[in-house]
Amino acid sequence: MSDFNDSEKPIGLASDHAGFNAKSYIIKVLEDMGLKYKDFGAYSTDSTDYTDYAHPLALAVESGECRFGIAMCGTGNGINMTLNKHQGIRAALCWNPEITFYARAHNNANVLSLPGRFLDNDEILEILKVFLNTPFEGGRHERRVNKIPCG
Ligand SMILES: O=C(CO)[C@H](O)[C@H](O)COP(=O)(O)O
Repeated sequence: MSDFNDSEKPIGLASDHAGFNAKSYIIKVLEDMGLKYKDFGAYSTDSTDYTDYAHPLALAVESGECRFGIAMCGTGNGINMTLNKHQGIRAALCWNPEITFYARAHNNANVLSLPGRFLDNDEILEILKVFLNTPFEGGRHERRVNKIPCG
């Protein structure tokens, strides 16, 4: 299982064509911050299917290969739905810093999902900074998070 704060491990990235530009911006930000990442695709704006990149990212976070993930498609919903089919994934669709804060503090989200077609770079940067810097509060939230997996 992944350790969110283990900076020796890469941050996993995934998008479809509609999230490619947002992912490219995030790669630049992570490089500027000196953070390791692994990009699971897509690698262009050519039309493709978010599922093909979401599943490899989810497996990498579940296995601990990546410490957490950042994923985006046009609305964020398709890639978020796909990621959350994996038992060890808590992917949170976030569109502003406040939602993002609670995704980490209350939900211990291990994937940040973004609506690439609905955020500009300044908004993405603010969301990313909150996601990176907000610890899980634990306590009552840990009890609830532990009850999320089914089957
Ligand atoms: O947001 C998405 C899924 O939730 C996809 O990015 C979106 O549906 C892609 O649309 P199109 O094929 O028309 O570019």
